[in-house]
Amino acid sequence: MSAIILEKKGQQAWITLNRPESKNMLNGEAFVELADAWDEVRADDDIRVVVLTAAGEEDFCCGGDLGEVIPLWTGVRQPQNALEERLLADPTIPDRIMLKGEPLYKPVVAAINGRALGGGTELLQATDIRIAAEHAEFALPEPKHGIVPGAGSMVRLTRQLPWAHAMRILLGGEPVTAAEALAMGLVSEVVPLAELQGRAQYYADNICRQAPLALQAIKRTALETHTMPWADAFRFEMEQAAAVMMSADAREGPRAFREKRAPRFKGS
Ligand SMILES: C/C=C/C(=O)SCCNC(=O)CCNC(=O)[C@H](O)C(C)(C)COP(=O)(O)OP(=O)(O)OC[C@H]1O[C@@H](n2cnc3c(N)ncnc32)[C@H](O)[C@@H]1OP(=O)(O)O
Repeated sequence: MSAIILEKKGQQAWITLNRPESKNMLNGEAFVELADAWDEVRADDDIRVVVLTAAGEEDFCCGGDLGEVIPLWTGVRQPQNALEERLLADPTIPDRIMLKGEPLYKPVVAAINGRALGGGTELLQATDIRIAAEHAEFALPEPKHGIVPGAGSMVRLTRQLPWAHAMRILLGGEPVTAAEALAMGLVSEVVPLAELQGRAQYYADNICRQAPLALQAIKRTALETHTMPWADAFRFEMEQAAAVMMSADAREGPRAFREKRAPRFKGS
């Protein structure tokens, strides 16, 4: 069975971490398959939104596999199969699974069904709307294992959270609860586990009703202007706005409003 499942449902792609018996830890197979899954949804023009979730009811992702992947990178372990060989041979894979190398401007909804530790908490920082089950926990325990959360968190977390919250997670090592994560702004919403998939579906459906070029321009502008000087940032924003204004969807939206009907956005 695959470590990662990619299902396309109309305009939605659902990516599921699928090693629940191993706490959805990222082994070599999961790294390679997840990198490929992100590339596939980026390239597929029919896909407007991605939902990232995990199998089982206990763990979203307990991080990189400390018995397999980390020893591979520290040279303690030799690759055992073709996917591990590919992981070692291709240094872009760790960046690609965290959407660091090439960003994904399509909106990503995370449905966090349990513990998100190490790489699990790193992964969710690459997503946009984050819904957590009530029992979810979040931590970056890497320094306890002699390593750093270098899959994005040392850069992303202080940009996404106020300093003291980010540093509690980066330097604390201990898990924060879903309620604490909500109060910090690490997640968007906390729901009972039974409502998690439905809530993710709600957000994905809502995104699909909106103009895709507009949403991608919004996400791209938010991501890329984050550290720009104001003048450059506003210039970038205006370029994005102008490009969207030239689209057929920007004509369809006001026309549908006038005609009191749902817009039919084509992404062009
Ligand atoms: C690039 C990315 C880097 C990273 O992500 S670094 C890794 C970050 N993740 C962690 O540090 C999590 C480490 N694991 C734990 O803290 C605990 O485990 C849990 C809180 C997840 C679960 O605790 P409990 O319910 O008491 O179970 P248990 O007996 O500790 O674990 C069951 C089995 O799962 C293995 N395991 C758990 N996490 C990992 C991991 N990340 N890599 C490799 N194995 C892991 C354990 O060793 C053990 O195995 P056995 O039953 O054979 O002793």
